[in-house]
Amino acid sequence: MTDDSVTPMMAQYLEIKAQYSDAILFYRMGDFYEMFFDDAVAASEALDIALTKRGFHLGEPIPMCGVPVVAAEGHLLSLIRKGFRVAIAEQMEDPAEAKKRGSKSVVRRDVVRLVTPGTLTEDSLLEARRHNFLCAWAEVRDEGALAWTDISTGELRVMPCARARLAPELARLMPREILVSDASDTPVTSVATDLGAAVTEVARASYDSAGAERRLCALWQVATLDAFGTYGRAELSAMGALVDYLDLTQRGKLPLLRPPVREALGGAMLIDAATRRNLEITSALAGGRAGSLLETVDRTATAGGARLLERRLSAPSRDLNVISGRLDSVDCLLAQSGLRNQLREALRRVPDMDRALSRLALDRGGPRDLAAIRNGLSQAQLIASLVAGVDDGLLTQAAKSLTGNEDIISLLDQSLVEDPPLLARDGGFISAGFDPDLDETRKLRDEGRAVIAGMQADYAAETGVQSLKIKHNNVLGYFIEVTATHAEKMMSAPLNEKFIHRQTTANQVRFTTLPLSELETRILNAGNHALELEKNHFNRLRTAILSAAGPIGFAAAGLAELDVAAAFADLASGEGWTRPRVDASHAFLIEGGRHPVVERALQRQGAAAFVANDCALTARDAPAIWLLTGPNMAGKSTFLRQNALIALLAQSGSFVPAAKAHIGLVSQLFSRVGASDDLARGRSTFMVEMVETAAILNQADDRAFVILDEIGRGTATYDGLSIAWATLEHLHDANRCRALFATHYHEMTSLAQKLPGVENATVSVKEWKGDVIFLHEVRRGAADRSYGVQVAKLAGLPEPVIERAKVVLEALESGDRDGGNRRRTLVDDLPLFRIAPPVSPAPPKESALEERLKSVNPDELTPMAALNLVYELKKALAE
Ligand SMILES: Nc1ncnc2c1ncn2[C@@H]1O[C@H](COP(=O)(O)OP(=O)(O)OP(=O)(O)O)[C@@H](O)[C@H]1O
Repeated sequence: MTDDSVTPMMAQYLEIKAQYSDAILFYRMGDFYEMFFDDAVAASEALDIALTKRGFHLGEPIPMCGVPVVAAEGHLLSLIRKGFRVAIAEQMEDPAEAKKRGSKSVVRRDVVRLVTPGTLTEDSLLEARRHNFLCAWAEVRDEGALAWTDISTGELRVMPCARARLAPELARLMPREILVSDASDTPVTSVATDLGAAVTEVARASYDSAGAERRLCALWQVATLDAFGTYGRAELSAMGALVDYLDLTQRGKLPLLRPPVREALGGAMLIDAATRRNLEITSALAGGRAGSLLETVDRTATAGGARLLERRLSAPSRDLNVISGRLDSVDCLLAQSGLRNQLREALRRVPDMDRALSRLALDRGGPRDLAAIRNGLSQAQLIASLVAGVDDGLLTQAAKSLTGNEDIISLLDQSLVEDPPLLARDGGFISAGFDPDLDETRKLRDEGRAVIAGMQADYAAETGVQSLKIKHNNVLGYFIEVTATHAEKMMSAPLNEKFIHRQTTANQVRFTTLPLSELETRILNAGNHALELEKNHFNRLRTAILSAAGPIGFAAAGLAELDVAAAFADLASGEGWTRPRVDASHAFLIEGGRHPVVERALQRQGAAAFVANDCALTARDAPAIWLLTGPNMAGKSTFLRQNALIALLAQSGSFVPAAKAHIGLVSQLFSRVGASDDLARGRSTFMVEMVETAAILNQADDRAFVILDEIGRGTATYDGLSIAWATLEHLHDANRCRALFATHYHEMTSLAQKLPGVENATVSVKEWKGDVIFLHEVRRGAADRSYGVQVAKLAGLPEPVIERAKVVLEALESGDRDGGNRRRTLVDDLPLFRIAPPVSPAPPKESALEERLKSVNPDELTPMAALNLVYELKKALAE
């Protein structure tokens, strides 16, 4: 049957859908969220669920699919991960209400939330140990600003950010979603693709800075924003766009945003996206946390601590006071191992208060979030008393924020049961004794249940049906059930006067009685009333918590601070790390430095111990560059990276994997590896290498620390060498920074004589019976050769290829020595492309004939024996 008319429900669906055309609409129908039309096609494919049809629209069947409400979160996550946005339309009234308006009327529905990658709050949709940032970038008259928030914790930050700085800042924050104005040409698409972030265009009006100021004042209920600092037009515009977007996606229920914190320009070490990727700071090149620096050093005990650690490593400080303050607190907890262990033990029981608070603010919280606040705050009190006597500025300051919430703790202590259920609608979370009314109602409800048990026994005795049961379901409510065998007895006199038949199923017959229905009404009323009372308590407790949101937020921040300090101290103690000296000099002196991630990997594999190495870029207030040559696989890249990571850890406030470290403040960190592919962005290998090198040469100042690994290797030898050569000269003469430069162009080692700030260093190996043995020791001086062929042999290249390579290498090297003549001869001689080159053939094994001949002495042969020998040899030859 086809029907061209639009049903009232479909009309409602289409009306809502028209407002959310860029999202998949989850349309609530009873216990399901249904999707229709293109949404259904896309979602069924993305979620791998059945696509069905329901009714007709304009003569065509309507594609449909659905997910049960109870399982919706998992499906939501899958859709968000696959880049969709989801609008959730709920039923806003009871179907019975709608019926009152007429039999054809449709239940009122409305979108209660637009779920996007940057606006998640559910624990199941978030990674506990990672932030989930939503960013907005604004530009007003050439002045740029970036604002970002994590609505799951309420943090809001803003900073001036020129166009050129946008990509590196986004790489630091790794946001899930970036807002841009639909009227601007913000250059974020390529960096967003790299970071896996969604880019959302919002209307230009959201960015209006005057409107933004009004919105922000209303949000924090202040007359002017002056109390939070003075903000430029672009900063206001970016923050305003964030708030406007939250208003849109949360449908008016704004999350609990804390007042903004301005991040000072220049407060953090500048690290661009390529360097972050390359040093695998917070995620490994293979993707994910495993194998990253963050994973290796993370010993935090709480989710809040883990998120703070990620922020620290993503933005090491450039402020000497901040750095030494953080190192002091690590030192303090390192020295007091007893206190540290107690502290870490106590921290392990701290729940994620930030996220609980945020869910409560958005009215998406449950009784467990109340319990999280209660447990978190009481743990905070205990921790405050633990660190009370500690003599350290940062720790004392953090401890101060942990107390002062006694009222809310005692309220929650009295009102909440120990282990409450997830959902408020399940009830049973308010303690007995807290509210006499509630206790009374519960008693009524529970007694009713006891009366039912008694009633069942009475009816069984009265009817003589021992298996008679009183049961409950949502359709019939309470009913008496007997098996079909007793049906006749129950339905004939005298029992049928009392037992009223309700339903017959395949095997059972169901009845009710007048007293049972009366009791049911009483139980039901009491149960509903108890739930109602509990819900009211929930709302009161929620309001009480939200009005203390400021101090609770401070306590959570204090706990995170203590957690990171204790975690760094634990790491230093467990791994034997030392306190770095960080000062205003230009020194870079590392003794016995190690690469934390490689060292851990070697330990896990049970391989030989990591070889510690020194690095001394000694020149003062002048460029200091080590040109590192050495065989493949010797450990050059590892050495380069370990020094960059030591600087990064030191300025993050951590001890470092070295026997001793003296680091003059590093302002910028750059790391590049020659010729890494970037096919996703459609750039050739060499192009990427050059773009990245250009960024360093144009930006590095004299406080930068640069590591360059085989720059120039992505092109022809002489072009590569020339580029590497000129790059090193530029770093030395123009950038005048500290740098480690690894290369296989041994020709460059002569630069050490020409440039005063350049020194040669090499990673030593031993040669033994034609093979190389890696010692992984870095020492001054230049390498004599690359041992590439030997390494290729270790890698299992076929023997003829290795042999041929040796010949070619020898020819090339001696060719270089006599002005290229040999090289030309080699090219003329060709057989570079012959498959099986007749190269230094192995001496053939002696044949049987040869052996036989060797064994005879002609002088001792008789003529007859000689003749016999000739016959013998002829025969052997024939065989
Ligand atoms: N200091 C060290 N102690 C022990 N093992 C090390 C050390 N440095 C490196 N290694 C080991 O050697 C391997 C190769 O190191 P790395 O990649 O740094 O060499 P490389 O000289 O840069 O090689 P290539 O020139 O081929 O890129 C590492 O994966 C690691 O297992």
